[in-house]
Amino acid sequence: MTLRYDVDAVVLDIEGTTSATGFVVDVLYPYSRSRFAALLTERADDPAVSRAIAQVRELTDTPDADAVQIEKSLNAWLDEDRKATPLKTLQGIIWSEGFARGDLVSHFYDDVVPALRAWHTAGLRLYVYSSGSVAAQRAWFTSSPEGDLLPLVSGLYDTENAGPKQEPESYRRIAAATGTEPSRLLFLSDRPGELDAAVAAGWHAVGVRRPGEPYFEQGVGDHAQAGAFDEIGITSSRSTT
Ligand SMILES: CSCCC(=O)C(=O)COP(=O)(O)O
Ligand SMILES: [Mg+2]
Repeated sequence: MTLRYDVDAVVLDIEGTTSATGFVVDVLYPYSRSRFAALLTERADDPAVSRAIAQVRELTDTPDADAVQIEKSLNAWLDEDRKATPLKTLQGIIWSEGFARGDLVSHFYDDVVPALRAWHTAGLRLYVYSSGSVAAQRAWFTSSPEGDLLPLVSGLYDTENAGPKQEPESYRRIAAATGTEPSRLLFLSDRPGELDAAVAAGWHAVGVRRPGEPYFEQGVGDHAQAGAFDEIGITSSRSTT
């Protein structure tokens, strides 16, 4: 069955929705884990690194934590897949450099890129809202197996510039930043708490349930659901293209 929406913009979650959690956990996480120590010791004066270090100290209530202790906290968050903002900032720095060097190529499920191209061609604006940092998102879309997909995307949002993904206020912030009425926005995500927050902000939302993903068994509650993007038909009756 195809779900049908008439909206102006689609906002995409990455992990579990456009892309496999397994790829993130098995490829990207080890890549960052093995590089935290060097980043924390050799580049602690970089403004983004030093801000993330301060945020780790605050979140762990350890104002004097040294690089070894900070690294331990980062690795513990990695082990539990906790989407802590400073972890995501530091991963974003490491990954974007890895993508730029050609060490990494991102992953998209087979149904995703054709759908993104079709929606873009139909005049829809596409945005990303992920716990992964904006730097990581940019690299992810730039270095895809199908080449540079970044031109398809009109804006990138993360927990720094929009706020936590399970809070309706974050979705209100994104709607305002994109200049789009909430009722003209469609959010695609694998996590029920994120879908709840988007709907509470007046958005449409579809739960993407892919076999093998962490939330597949649990389901997406009462939200509309799709197993792949080709089950979602989107038009934009207000589009001028
Ligand atoms: C390019 S972001 C890499 C994935 C990641 O680290 C992450 O936290 C994604 O979380 P999401 O909110 O997209 O489920
Ligand atoms: Mg997700």
